[in-house]
Order: sequence, then structure tokens, then C-alpha cells
Amino acid sequence: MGGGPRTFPGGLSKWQHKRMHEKLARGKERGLLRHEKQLYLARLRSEIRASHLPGAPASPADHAGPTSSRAHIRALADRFLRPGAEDLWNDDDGPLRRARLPPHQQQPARSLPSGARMVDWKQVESGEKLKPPRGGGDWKDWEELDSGEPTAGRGAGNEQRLPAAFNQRRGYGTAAPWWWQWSPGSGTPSQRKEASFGFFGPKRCYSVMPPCSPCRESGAALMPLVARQLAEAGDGRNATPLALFYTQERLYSVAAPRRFGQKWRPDSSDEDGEVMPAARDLRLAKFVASREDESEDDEPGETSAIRRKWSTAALRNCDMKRDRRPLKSYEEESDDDITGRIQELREEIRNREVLGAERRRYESRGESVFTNKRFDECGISPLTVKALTDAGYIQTTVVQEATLPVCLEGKDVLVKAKTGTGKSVAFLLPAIESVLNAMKSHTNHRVSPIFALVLCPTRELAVQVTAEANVLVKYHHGVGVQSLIGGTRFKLDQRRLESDPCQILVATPGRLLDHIENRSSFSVRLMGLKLLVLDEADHLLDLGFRKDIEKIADSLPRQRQTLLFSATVPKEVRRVSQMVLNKDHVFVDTVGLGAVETPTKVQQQYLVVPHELHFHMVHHLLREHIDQEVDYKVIVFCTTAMVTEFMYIMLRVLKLNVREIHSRKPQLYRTRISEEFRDSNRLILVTSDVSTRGVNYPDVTLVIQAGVPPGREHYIHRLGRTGREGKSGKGILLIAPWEEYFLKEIHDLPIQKAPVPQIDQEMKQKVDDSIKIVDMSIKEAAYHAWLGYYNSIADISRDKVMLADLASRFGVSIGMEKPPSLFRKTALKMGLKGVPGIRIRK
Ligand SMILES: Nc1ncnc2c1ncn2[C@@H]1O[C@H](COP(=O)(O)OP(=O)(O)OP(=O)(O)O)[C@@H](O)[C@H]1O
Repeated sequence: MGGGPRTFPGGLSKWQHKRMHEKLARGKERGLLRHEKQLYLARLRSEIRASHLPGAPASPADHAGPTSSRAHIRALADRFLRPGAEDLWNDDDGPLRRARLPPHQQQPARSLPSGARMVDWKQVESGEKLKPPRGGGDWKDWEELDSGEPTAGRGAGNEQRLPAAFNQRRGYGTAAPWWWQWSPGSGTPSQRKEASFGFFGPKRCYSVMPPCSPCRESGAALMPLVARQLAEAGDGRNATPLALFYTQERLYSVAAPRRFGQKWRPDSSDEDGEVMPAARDLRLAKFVASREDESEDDEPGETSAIRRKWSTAALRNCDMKRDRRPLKSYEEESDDDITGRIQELREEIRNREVLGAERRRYESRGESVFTNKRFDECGISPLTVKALTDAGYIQTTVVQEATLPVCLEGKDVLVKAKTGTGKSVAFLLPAIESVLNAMKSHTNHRVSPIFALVLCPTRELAVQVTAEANVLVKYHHGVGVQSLIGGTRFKLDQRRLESDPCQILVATPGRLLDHIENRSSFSVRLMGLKLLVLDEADHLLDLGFRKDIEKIADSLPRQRQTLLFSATVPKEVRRVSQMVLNKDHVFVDTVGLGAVETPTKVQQQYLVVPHELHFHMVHHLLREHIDQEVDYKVIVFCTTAMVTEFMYIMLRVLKLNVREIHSRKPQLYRTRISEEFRDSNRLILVTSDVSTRGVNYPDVTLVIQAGVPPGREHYIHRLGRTGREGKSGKGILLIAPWEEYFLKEIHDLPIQKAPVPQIDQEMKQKVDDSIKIVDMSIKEAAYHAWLGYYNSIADISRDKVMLADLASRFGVSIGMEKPPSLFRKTALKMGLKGVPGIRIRK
């Protein structure tokens, strides 16, 4: 965090080293994902082929493999089809388009195979007993639906026939696989309702279709059904509705006939397709039509015929291996396992329904972060409610309302919620409840175990969370909260931990590890841990912290609850989070897929100004803001600690009321300034990354980011220091023309280009004079830090000559006529030796 260039093996700077590892890890994770996806698709294909092969055993794939194929598919789907993980799954799919044939090429309407009937989704959804459609199951209905033309009896409400949701962007809808929806006990309408869910986002939508009870009613057991529905790209309204028909024994899904008719492959990215005659004839896709225990012999005539048409020849393009290598079965799932799993999934689905409803309520309310639910209705201890009331917290915020029930149930949860919406209280309340429960059953310990551990990436944040926790446990006598952070004396920490009660520990990873590795008695206390929280989880699971977190997790009991909270949850983090979360964790996203991740009441602007004028521009913006806002409170983020120091001194010389916090300052000073800034206004805080995340400074009116942030997440978190608790605020990103590449990373955020203000000559002269006053050693350190920072950014460091030139210009802008020299070793490590413009120290 901050700091000047440090060197790492291979001649890399700290940032280069970090980025190299991040890149490697990303590549590895992408590869893994691709591989698993291929496995998943191969498994699906093989299942379908196996069930269509004449004379093939009932479900060869079920018994062929180190893990049974169903278990494997279930595990993979479980992983990829969780709400919020849709991005993972569809990452490489590309746009899905179903070729539309010109009308003259369209096949005439056909009759269904005898015994098969159309299923009307309205009937299915309403729980009515299914009746054959008028016309005896004629394909006409389907053709009409497919053509998208209004027909008699179908009006504006057509979409209702289709429970699957459609992706507006990619143009397809997805239905979850059968094991997500099917349950032997889901025959009644109410149960069916329970089993069906849909989670909708502007980006991707998925839904699970309710099971079709009529199959049971017609004498056959309930058939699980998988249907993936393709729709016209870009327009969900034109999407092909899903129709079903069923025979005495089986369920069929008729979806996107032309595409599937041509050559059905689960991998829909294949566009080249020779038309499969049998499927073209039928123009239907049969997805899953067999019960696990069903054999070919049980089939009625019609379905056998269909199966025969899906012969190995017809399926030859599906990379079929006819001679399978028999694999040994390691694991066979019992019916009990499946039923148990289905129960778990249904429970999970129910949770998601609740959360989905919460989100819709939130969205319909507008931007208010508060809900109508009060803390006394949340099932938490009355003493905690009393403390909350004292602090002025009566109503829950959206994230608190959405997460408290799941957290109190003891589930592992990953939470994404906008900055400043009360995540700290959302994880502290379950932590306190968990401690209270644990204390009831642990009465005879000499030294009480640490029951709840909260990890924070920065010291400031840990101090803040400790203070907030202390407020909440005010009336719980005997419950102690302590913090373990770097920059304080180890021995003092140790003494404090032993003498004072500590059931809730808030720590930064480095210092916590020191204690774990050096004090066995401390490790013993951690063995009683019930709940682990990772605040700013994405940052803690970043490569910079990941190793420490792994070690910490290894020294904690496996039987624990884990909560992960952050305002940003990138895809990689979702995958890595499984390192600490259990398999059945719940993902609560109060932001929503495709929704803006920044507070909507914060006005965002960017200014493109030559680097030489950045300091002048910051001064100008501050002056302008001070004139407009009586109670101004501004944070200026700089790229590195030393640039922060330079900016601070310059602004102080210019007589602004300014403070500084960065990693080069002693901890006591940082804490003191942090508290001062929290409690006051008419103040400017110049800071580096240490204040980027989590720190709650109420009523910040403006955030200026001078220079490009290291990444999108940094931008969001920095901006999130203003506009907290639903208030308004303003954010300005100040970049040089060559830093404009960063705008691509935040193109989806509501940020607008602002006109560059004119700086008058008198002001410019004042700033130049103030720059001259700054000590040369600080300028040199700032130059080195600047060079180290931008050298770690791939987009810039690629061209070393340009980088050296930009660094020289930066040097000039801070009053150095020629750039300071680098140590030969440092230049070598940074790959800058021999680069024109880089001076080497003799
Ligand atoms: N239920 C509530 N009622 C009133 N104020 C609340 C409530 N919950 C939290 N707050 C206040 O909202 C502010 C923001 O809370 P907090 O710092 O926990 O946000 P956050 O979501 O963790 O932000 P960040 O993403 O920046 O870490 C704090 O001042 C906190 O005291």
C-alpha cells in the first residue's frame, strides 16, 4: 500500500511483481474455468447421446467415471449457475443467435407425434391440470408463437406463456437444469411455485421452470426437464417461447426449432452446422426425457422412434466417441443424497426469492438506503437493539435487511452492497449474536475463546470497525472487542489481549498472523472461533493478501460461519472466495447485475489536463469548491504516498486547511488525523490508497482523484467516500491525456467529461511559488515513487521511452529541472537501464 519502489526477484518493482502474479493467476483461473466448462458440456452431450443410442444402457454415464456424471454436472452447474455467477458461465459464449429462415424456407406446420400434446405454460404456471390444446396438439400454435406474429387468442400477454426470462443483451434465456427445479414432492401448485424462481437483471436473466405435474397425473412419474432457450439477440420480446409437449411417459421441450433442428449442440457457439435430417424432420429438441432409473425397454413406441432418429449418425457432429473407455465408478449417489441435495437447493432457491424481492423493493423505492424494517424486528438481542437505538439506528439499511436473516441462520454469505450503505453493522450484528450464543455454551473457560474475528485490509478501517462494534456491545457486559493492527507494539497487544475480555477481534492480516505464528496460546483461543468476517473481501482475497488469508484460514476451525462483504466483487474474487466460504454459501447482491455500482446521488466528472498542470488544477478545484460549499469536506487521492506528501506540503503552503494520511506516516499520527477528519468539516484530507476502502468520514462533499487509480475497484471505493448513507456528493477524476485509457474501465459508470476550467495567471504563479518551496528530497522521492507507480501499470510501462519522458515532465512539473538519478540496480530492476531520459547514479 503506497510506498516507494521496492525491488523483487527478476528486476521487478513491487507493482510489476504484483501485477505479474495477478496476471498469471487470472490466466490460470480463466483456463480452469474454460476447462470445467468444456467438461460440463461434454458431460451433457454424452448424457444426451447415451440416452438416445439404440440398445445403449439406461444411463451409462451415470456409472462411468471417477465421479458420476450427474454428480459432476450438478457440482459444476451448482458452481456456475448461482445467481450472480451467470457472468462466469456465459463469459465466452458470445452472442447467441438463432438463424431465422426466410418465410419461404420455413417448414410447414407439423403434427406432433401421436400421443404427444402441447403444454400451455399458463396452465403449468397456474397449476391447472394440463389439457391438450385445441387442434389436438398441432404444431400450428408453435409456429405462430415462433413467428412472433400476433394471433387470435394471443395478445400483449404472450410473454406470460413463457416463464423463462430473456437476456436483453445477449438475446437468450436460460432455464436452470432439472436438478434445480425437480423435486418429487413438488406436485401441488403451491409447491411448484416454491420450486420456481427467477432472478432478473438487465444484463442476464435466468429462470427455472416449474415442473409439470400433469405427467404424474397422466400416470408417469414426474420427469425432470432441462431446457435452454435461445432467443433473438438483443430483443427478448422476439424470443422464441418455449413450448412443451408430452407423451404418456415423457416430457419434451420444443425450443428454437430451426437452430436445434439444424444441429443441436449444447455448445451454442457452434454456428456451422450441417442440417441433421432427423432433427429437421421433427424440428424439435428433446432435452432430457429419461428418469435416472429408466431403461430403453420401457419406452413407448413414439419416443423410441424419436430416439432412433437421434441416431449416432445424426449425432456424429457431436464429437461422439463410439468406443467408450469404461471408467471405474468411485461414487454412486443414493436416492437419499439426491433428495437431500434437492432439499438444500430448494432452500437456497427460497432464499434467493426473498432476496430478489428485497432488491425489487429497494429499486422501487429509489435511492434511499433505509428500509421500513426496524432492528427490533430482526431477531437480534434486545440489548443490541437498545445500543442501536442509542446510536440513532432504528431502521435497517437495504444491505442489513437483506443479509441479517441469512447471516443469523448461520449460513456463509458473500455480500455485495454499495459503499456507505451500512455493511459494517450488517456483519457486526450477526457477529454479536454468534458471540452471545457461543458464550452461553462456553462458561467454564479460564481464558475465553475469541468467537468472532473481523479482518480488515487497513488499520484505519480496523480501528473504525472496532469503535462501531464497541458501540453495539455497550449493554452486553462481559463481551469485549479488541483490535490487532500493525504499527503498534506487539507486546502491548499481547498484554491487552490477555488482560481484557476479547470475544470479538478486529484485525489486519499481517499483525494477526504475527500473533498466530508467535503465540501458541493465541492460536488456542482462535480454535473456539464461530464466525469469520472479511470486510473489503475482494481486496483481502487479492494477491497482495491472499497468502496471509490462506494461512489465517488454516489456523481457524473449519466448523465456522464465514461472511464476506464488499462494494465490489469481481468475477475472480467470486471464484477465489470459495477458499474461505463453504460450498453452499449464499450470494447477496444488493447492487444487482448490470446496475451502477456507484451511489447515484454522486455526480461524477473527469477532467483531462496535461500532467504539468495537475497541481494547479487541484488547487483551482479546491478553491472553487470552498467558495461554493460552506461546510466543505474534501478528500484528495494521490497515486503514491510520496506524491501525497508533496501535494500536502504544496497545499499547506498555499494556506489551505489540509491534512495528510499515507503509509509513510506513523500509525498514531494516522489515527489522530483520521479521527480529526471524521469529526470536523471545512477540512481537506490528502491521502493515498490507505483511505480508499471502508473508512467512513461522514459528509464528505468532494472527492478528487489526481492521477489514474490502479483499477476500476479503486475508483469505485475512492468515490464511495462521498455520498454515503444515500447523501449526495461529487467526484472528480483528474487525468492526463495519456491516462485516458482508464476511461474504458469505467465506461459503464455515469461519469461525464467536464470542461477544463481556466486557471488565471496569478493563481498559477502562486502554485509555482509554493512548489518551489517544497524540499528537494521530497521532490526526488515523489519522482521515484511516481516512476515506480506508472512503471507498474502495463498500459503505460510497455513503452519505457515514453514512460521516462513522462516522468521527466512530471519532474519538471514539481520543480526539478532535470530528473533525479536512479540507482543502477533500481533502474535494472525496473527495466529502465539504458532508456533515454533515465539518469543512473554514478
Ligand atoms: N441502520 C442504520 N441507520 C443509520 N445509520 C446507519 C445504519 N447502518 C449504518 N449506518 C451508518 O452509515 C454509515 C456508513 O456505514 P458503513 O461504514 O458501515 O458503510 P459501508 O457499506 O461499510 O461502506 P464502505 O463500502 O465504504 O465500507 C456509517 O456512518 C454508519 O454509522
